[in-house]
Amino acid sequence: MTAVLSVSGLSVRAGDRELVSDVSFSVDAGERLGLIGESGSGKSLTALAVLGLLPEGLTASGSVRLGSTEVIGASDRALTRVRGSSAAIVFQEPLTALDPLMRIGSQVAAPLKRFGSRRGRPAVLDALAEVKLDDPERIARAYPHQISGGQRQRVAIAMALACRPALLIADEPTTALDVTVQADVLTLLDGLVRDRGMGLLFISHDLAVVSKVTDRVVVLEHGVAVERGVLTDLLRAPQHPYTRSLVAAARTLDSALEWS
Ligand SMILES: Nc1ncnc2c1ncn2[C@@H]1O[C@H](COP(=O)(O)OP(=O)(O)OP(=O)(O)O)[C@@H](O)[C@H]1O
Repeated sequence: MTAVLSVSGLSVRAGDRELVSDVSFSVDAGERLGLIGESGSGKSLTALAVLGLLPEGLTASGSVRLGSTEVIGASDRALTRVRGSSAAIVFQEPLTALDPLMRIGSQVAAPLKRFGSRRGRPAVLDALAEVKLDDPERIARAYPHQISGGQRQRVAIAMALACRPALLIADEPTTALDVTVQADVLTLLDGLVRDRGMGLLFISHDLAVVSKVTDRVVVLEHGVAVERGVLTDLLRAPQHPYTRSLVAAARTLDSALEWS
């Protein structure tokens, strides 16, 4: 199996502060890996480092390979080539991916065109239908503020998929949505990843959410990967105290919900 993403000894620093320390993991084609940890544990910085998108003032060391490209130290030109086709990202807040002043249809058309589709409007409608948006015609004509949060996240997913990425990175993609919409978006992601044989790096602070879409997880605490393994093993017998506290918290919530 070929790895679509291979991260080895990744560290991220802000001056002499180490925010991510010596993290390693890989994702094969068709595989789903969860990156879990509480707020501030370094999940988003890891995702940004994978795409060569760290903000000014932060530096990465170690190795990040997207397909056959080494991301750390790569030129902007090389990074532009791999972003989109080797890996695409969906963020927590879909509005970050959308221009408020442009109709949805034109926004979805842009990446489709950049990645070679010559089919114009029918391709846009197909892309919107593929993320199970009802009435793609209406959505294509709408501006971002005229559709719901769940619909916007589906549009952001359609845009990420337009480039046919080998790896999809989903950074807390359902955290901003309410619970029923969350479940629908997770089901959608699950199906799309399976149908396309993509790799998925799914980032969340929520073990219950991660357990719905991934098979393996890496647990991050203060920028350090403290535990990793098959999700079912980790839920049954967490080894690290931090993982134990995550599992216990998820179980408490679960039983409270069942009880109510
Ligand atoms: N641009 C920056 N400069 C300095 N420190 C930063 C910067 N961005 C993030 N950090 C710090 O790095 C650490 C990891 O941040 P990161 O955003 O990766 O956490 P996270 O696990 O994704 O959290 P959340 O779930 O809240 O998004 C935090 O302590 C954060 O304050």
